[in-house]
Amino acid sequence: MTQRRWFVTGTDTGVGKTLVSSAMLSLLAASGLRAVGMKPVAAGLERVDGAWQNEDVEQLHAAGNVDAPLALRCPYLLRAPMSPHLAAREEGVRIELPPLLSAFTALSQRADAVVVEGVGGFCVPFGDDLDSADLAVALDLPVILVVGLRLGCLSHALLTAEAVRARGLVLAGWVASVIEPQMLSPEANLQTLRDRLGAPLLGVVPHLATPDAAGAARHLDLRALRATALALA
Ligand SMILES: Nc1ncnc2c1ncn2[C@@H]1O[C@H](COP(=O)(O)OP(=O)(O)OP(=O)(O)O)[C@@H](O)[C@H]1O
Ligand SMILES: C[C@H](N)[C@H](N)CCCCCC(=O)O
Ligand SMILES: [Mg+2]
Repeated sequence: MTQRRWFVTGTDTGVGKTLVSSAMLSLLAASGLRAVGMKPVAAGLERVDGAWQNEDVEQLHAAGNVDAPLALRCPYLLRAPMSPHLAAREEGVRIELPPLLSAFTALSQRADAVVVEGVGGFCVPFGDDLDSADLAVALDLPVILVVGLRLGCLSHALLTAEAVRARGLVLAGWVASVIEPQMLSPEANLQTLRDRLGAPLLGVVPHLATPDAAGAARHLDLRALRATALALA
């Protein structure tokens, strides 16, 4: 069976991981697959209609088509919008791998495709001896890198690719999201990344006036992911 499971990381926080993960989910769902998003660790709760919610968790849920319990889609839902190790410490919570892995396994059993959105950049700390990269390794998933196009993203993108590969993971593809439309020479920056990242470019999401999953999905082509999905099958 084809393994359609990916770990989506980014060059930083706020670069478009949720937008791209949601776009992927909407494409996967539109192709007839049962697609579900997972946000293993979310930091930042807001009160919406009297209930506490995390925006990423809600967006991923809306973009997929599997109605799994929240505890599987987001095993660690933390209040403060800060690094997870600090938000967890504030609440006396210890983030551990076993609950994350069992939630992923349970979600996988309910879906044909699982898109796991990381937190912030690739090496965000979860606790004294655990970080987001450890989770990607433990899940053993091909990684998709979202590059938020702005000055500074080249080094962040190349360092992330190096860190992914240093851990023995496959960089299955990357997506550029135009988060700063005033950036100088965007095309030359994109070409630099094309030349150096050594992984397929799955799409360039332009700066969208109303960023949403469907709008971003129009700029993605997931066909290049089939190679890794089949290789890992
Ligand atoms: N191409 C784009 N056009 C317009 N807005 C964008 C684009 N990409 C991202 N954004 C906006 O930038 C903000 C951050 O994007 P997003 O929430 O997807 O980032 P993230 O990497 O998931 O952040 P976090 O680390 O908090 O999970 C959002 O308001 C999103 O709508
Ligand atoms: C709150 C924010 N939106 C993310 N959920 C958490 C980002 C953590 C970044 C930590 C860091 O690298 O400094
Ligand atoms: Mg996000």
